[in-house]
Amino acid sequence: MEKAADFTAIPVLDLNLINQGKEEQLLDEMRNALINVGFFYVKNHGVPQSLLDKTKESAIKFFDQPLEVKEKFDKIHSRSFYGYSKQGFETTKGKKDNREQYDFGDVVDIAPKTDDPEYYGLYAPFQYPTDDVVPGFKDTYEELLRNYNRLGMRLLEIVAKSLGLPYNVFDKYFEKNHQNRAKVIKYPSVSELDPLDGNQGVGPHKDQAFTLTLLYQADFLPGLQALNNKGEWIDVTPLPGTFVVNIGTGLEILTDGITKATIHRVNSPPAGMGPRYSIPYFLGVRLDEPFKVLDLPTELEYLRAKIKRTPEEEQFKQDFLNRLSTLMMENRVRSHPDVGYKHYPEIAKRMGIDENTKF
Ligand SMILES: O=C(O)CCC(=O)C(=O)O
Ligand SMILES: [Fe+2]
Repeated sequence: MEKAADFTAIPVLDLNLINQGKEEQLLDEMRNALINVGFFYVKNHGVPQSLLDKTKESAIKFFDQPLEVKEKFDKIHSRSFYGYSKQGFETTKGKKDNREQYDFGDVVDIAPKTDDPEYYGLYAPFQYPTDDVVPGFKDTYEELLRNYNRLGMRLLEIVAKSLGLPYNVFDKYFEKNHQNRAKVIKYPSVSELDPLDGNQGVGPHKDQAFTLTLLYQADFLPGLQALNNKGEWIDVTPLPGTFVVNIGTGLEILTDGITKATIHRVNSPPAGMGPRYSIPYFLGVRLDEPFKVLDLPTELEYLRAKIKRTPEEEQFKQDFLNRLSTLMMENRVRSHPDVGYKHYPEIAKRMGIDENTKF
């Protein structure tokens, strides 16, 4: 897919414009961010700073525990791929990502039964760090999820209107059987890393199959960067009182490539600066229905003419529209082959993961 335009800064969208009677301005700014950048900051988002401070405090308390305590909550115990991943366990395109993380997701009212399709395992109940390890962790993070969810839905309404679509056009993607995934991440600074580890916090990637990612950068540290069309990395410097929002390939596909899923990465914090913490929330869509690309207004047709997809991107689009549940399951197994092999041996085997695979 064609890359985003040559932006040199990330726009800031102020949700207060609506109360000030300046909704049109907000919609124009949103449309520009969606089409030309793929990233924006959102301010006056309504999520209390005191809650965000508590999430950071709890994250520090958890990540500061000895490894043997953290490993009690390892993902390997979870059919839904939620839980702890230790530092350096994941890679992006074969290169080590220097981060540790805890994956968690929206509270849902689905208890997978034996006769449910296998992907229902992705909704299986999971374990948060217990109160004896970090008091209040679960309550704090569930409160954050509710806030993220409310804001995400509000942003999708603004996205829809900015593209000239009915405000509720995305509702059908969320009706039921839906759970958004999130994680809290610690990126150690390079002084805490082995020199051979390099300084990749997470390598260049798009947020696959999601619509929007909402991201809280909990420290005023550099690291997050977005790639523009000229191949320049543009800093997404933390701004007080904002979240960063970026577009995932799911929204790119639903809008037939008119909105941009921009490649981004995180560099490890420089020596002596201490660790960086962040909390992304990945707004997905329900997994149980085939989708169609949205009918977009004719004024946006000219943008569609520019779309070029590689064969892999075209295949991904077909999978997203026709077999999303399988795609999501395979994505999880690919990211965490040890968990996949333990809980879904047949799927793992189909993907070339077996008893000989080194995890
Ligand atoms: O930690 C960040 O700032 C970004 C993380 C990210 O891009 C991801 O996990 O997909
Ligand atoms: Fe990302």
